[in-house]
Amino acid sequence: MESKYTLPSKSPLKTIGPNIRNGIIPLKRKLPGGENNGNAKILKPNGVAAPALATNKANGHQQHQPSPSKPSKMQLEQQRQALPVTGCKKRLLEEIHKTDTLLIMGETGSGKTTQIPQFLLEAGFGKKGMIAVTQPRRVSAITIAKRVAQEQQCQLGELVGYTVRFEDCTTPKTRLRFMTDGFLLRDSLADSLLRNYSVIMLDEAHERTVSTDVLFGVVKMAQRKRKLLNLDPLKVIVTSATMDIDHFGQYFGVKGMYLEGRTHPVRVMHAKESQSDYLHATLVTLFEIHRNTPSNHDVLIFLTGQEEIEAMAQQIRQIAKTNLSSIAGVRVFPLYAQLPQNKQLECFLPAPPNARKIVLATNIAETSVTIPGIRCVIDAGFVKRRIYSPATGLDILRVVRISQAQAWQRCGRAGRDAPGTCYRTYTEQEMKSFEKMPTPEILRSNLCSTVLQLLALGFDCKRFEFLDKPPAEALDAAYKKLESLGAIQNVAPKPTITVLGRKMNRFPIDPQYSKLLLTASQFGCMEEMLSLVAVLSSENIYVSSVEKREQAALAHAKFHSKHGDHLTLLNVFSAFLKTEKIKLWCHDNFLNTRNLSYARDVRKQLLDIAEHLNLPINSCGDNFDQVRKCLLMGLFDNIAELQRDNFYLTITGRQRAKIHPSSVFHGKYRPEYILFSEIVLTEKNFLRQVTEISPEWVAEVVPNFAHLSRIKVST
Ligand SMILES: Nc1ncnc2c1ncn2[C@@H]1O[C@H](COP(=O)(O)OP(=O)(O)OP(=O)(O)O)[C@@H](O)[C@H]1O
Repeated sequence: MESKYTLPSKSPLKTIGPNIRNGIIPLKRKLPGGENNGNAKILKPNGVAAPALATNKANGHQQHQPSPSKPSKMQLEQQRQALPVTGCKKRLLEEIHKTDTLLIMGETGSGKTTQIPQFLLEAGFGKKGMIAVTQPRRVSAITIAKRVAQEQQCQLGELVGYTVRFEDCTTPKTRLRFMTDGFLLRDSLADSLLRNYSVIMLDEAHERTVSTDVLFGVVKMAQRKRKLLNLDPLKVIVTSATMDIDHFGQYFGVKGMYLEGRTHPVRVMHAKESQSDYLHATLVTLFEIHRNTPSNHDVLIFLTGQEEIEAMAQQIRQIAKTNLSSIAGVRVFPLYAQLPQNKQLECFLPAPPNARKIVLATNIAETSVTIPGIRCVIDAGFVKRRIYSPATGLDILRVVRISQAQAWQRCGRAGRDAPGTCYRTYTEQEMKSFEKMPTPEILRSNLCSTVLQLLALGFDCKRFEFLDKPPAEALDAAYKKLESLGAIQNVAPKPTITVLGRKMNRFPIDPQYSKLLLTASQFGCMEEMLSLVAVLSSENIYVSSVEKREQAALAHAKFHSKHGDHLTLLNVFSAFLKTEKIKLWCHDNFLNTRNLSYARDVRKQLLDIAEHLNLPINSCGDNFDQVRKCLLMGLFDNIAELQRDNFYLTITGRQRAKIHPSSVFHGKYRPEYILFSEIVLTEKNFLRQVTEISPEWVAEVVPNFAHLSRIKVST
């Protein structure tokens, strides 16, 4: 049968932009043995092995298969030595000593994330403060910290640790701390000079998350101030395989460095013809791989979201069950943000012998992570992107084409521990039409948290030194929203943060939810609101079961509140907190133990902050109307009114939507007015987590909003 793939001829670096290598100091790899043989080259993804591979072959690494047991100290050391970055260690450290800011580009898998922090540690940079390494996502911060702790032969949390929101795995001994960019940003609120740190490495800079973009400005400012105050300098290292180095170079006023060399080659295959159904094309490709490659070549497939992933996982498992099928002997692992953390980490374990691991992931696995065993990547070329509309104040979720940079990042997930292949279910011609870089998040996000955090740091967002300035419309919308929450006073000559706003910033959650906590005691429902916000901050607490759908629905129905989803969540969580044998109880009730336990930990932390702020910790008992009224204090923009055609119309933004099928109201009762946690605008618009409210409450609780809104109040 003819393969529908053809080999491309493009180099990833050329696709990023013609000026990509302007002003870059190439760092040639020093091969073991001393002299630089000058052979190191950028891998061309046309199946030709990079010269660097020869070294790996010599070290026996090309043949390396992930061993099911833990790698030995010697194996780890050999792997470290074989990484291209290791050959540049001396030069790199010289540069770091010479300059305060360094931009480093290097191929995916060359060792930037795992090795550079260790070079710094070994060179003594951890003595005058911690070495911080930021990641755009929790899963990468955790898995990389684990790997580096293993390489350093230490317990995770001692010399090497990690901190992500609501989870701190560090001790006073920690010198190398991996963290999410969001955490470092919060940390800067406590100390804008970031004195706990001697070096900050902002990794995966191309991802351009809002937090990383804000951190660029924050670290620049901290560097300047530390210099003025004669404090120890703050070293800043920005790393990526696919960043726009000219743009970054201009912003930081430095030249970039390019680390040459790649560990293992990745062959890239494109679909010969355009595919009308990328899911079908992906499955067919998987079958081809399964038929034609050894079973220990694991496969990573990039899809767009939870539903798509679960549907395909189900499909593959079902096909695999039929003994006659050609796809027997596979283990399927989903990987997406809403999945509980322990489930996310399962795919990082080796597959059982003779079984092929198939990981179905969203873009969460696109950068930074190494999933051991992956030799093949199937890239469907799409991503689900959240886009904020300042005009409506709503987020829209859209499935869109990935950027070229993302395509190369995805490709880089193969060839981490052996040579690999990337199958693109789109044509080479189609790829040329993809945008070069994804639009930075800051240009398409709700900026409320950012504006508030920066104001707390003393910066007005409108004057802040951004790498790319966010749209004025989005900034205005954020200032307006924060003003309506009472977090800021937006008066000339510049906006100021209020006492309430400062308190809101103490909670590591969205301002509208911190407002709920700061006003709950006035409604006498602090205990309840702490629980509710904690559950809302954690991932899905319900377990859905395809085989036992009815049983699960019956179990969940026991907790239903006639008032809606928020109080139902509260019922579940309150029952959980009173339970002793939580595992058994969660199992019987189709609830997720891990996520509920996480919510319990979050609640503790929120309670700590609330006590610190001297907020009265009171309870409303059974008077749940107080909880519903209090919800209005933060979510007053999220009210919708029932229309004659059974759709709802949001009061702010005037969007038509239906109640999400997961709601307790779905298919049953339609209240006239509801308050929702979130509206998701896709092909179908859905309101998620809804609670019935009485229109009279709006005037009582948020009179300013009632005045502006069009809610009909019968008096
Ligand atoms: N958790 C892990 N398990 C096994 N091997 C790993 C792990 N993490 C890293 N490695 C090995 O170390 C190599 C370097 O990984 P590292 O994340 O440092 O590269 P990188 O240059 O930062 O890549 P990227 O730009 O894709 O983030 C990988 O190619 C892989 O061989």
